[in-house]
Amino acid sequence: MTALIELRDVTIARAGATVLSGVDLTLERGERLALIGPNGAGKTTLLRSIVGLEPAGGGSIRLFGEECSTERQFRKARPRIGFLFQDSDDQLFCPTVIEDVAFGPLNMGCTMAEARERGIAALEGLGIGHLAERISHRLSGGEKRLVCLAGLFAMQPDVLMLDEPTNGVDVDNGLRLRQALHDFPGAMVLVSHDTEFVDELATRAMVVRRGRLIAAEIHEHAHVHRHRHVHLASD
Ligand SMILES: Nc1ncnc2c1ncn2[C@@H]1O[C@H](COP(=O)(O)OP(=O)(O)OP(=O)(O)O)[C@@H](O)[C@H]1O
Repeated sequence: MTALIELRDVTIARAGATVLSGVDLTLERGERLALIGPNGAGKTTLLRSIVGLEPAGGGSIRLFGEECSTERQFRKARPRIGFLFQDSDDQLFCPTVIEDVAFGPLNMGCTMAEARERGIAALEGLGIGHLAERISHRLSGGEKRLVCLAGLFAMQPDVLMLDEPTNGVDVDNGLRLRQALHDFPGAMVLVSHDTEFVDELATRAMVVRRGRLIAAEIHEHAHVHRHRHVHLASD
């Protein structure tokens, strides 16, 4: 079956410096791939390159089976990929929450009524329906995070790419966020320093370290209670 995302021998530079090289990455249907690694390792940069926001210096990027190297090719694939930016303020740009979450569906050709309906359903699914008429830029950090995520759900993408989704989210909202991600039927690439969250959600993990992307293993241990850990292959 065709992979949703396939990178082969990709090199990525930022401000003239090579951040990552020799990147091979495949995301198949149903996978929830975690990218972990220290600050500044290049996780965000890699996500941005996958959707063409940061140009790859070499190698091949295929999205949904199509080779992507030009902006036109990436633009065709982007509506199928919901990208949660690390900074919510980069994502919210409409005056009100409902306008923000309806923007994606509207842009994809839904009528205003359909777009609002999808937006409301996404907000309610995350337990934040009450925020619909609020002014986006006056929300708290955690509320903004959830509104951004609702905007992605409203687009019903095939793939979610989430950069630190739990950042600033409190326990109760975090539980709803986790449940919503568990229930999401598509695939996802997940960047997070929240190890508990990664252990719970990811089906596979890779580590970005010293300019390379390497496979990690997720082990399941049976102690007094059952839980899973991400380990580097070399651990
Ligand atoms: N806009 C930019 N211009 C130039 N260099 C940048 C820019 N953004 C990030 N970088 C550099 O690219 C490298 C990778 O940064 P990136 O944000 O991808 O790391 P990260 O693994 O996501 O880190 P974190 O865990 O802190 O979010 C870092 O050295 C960073 O300083």
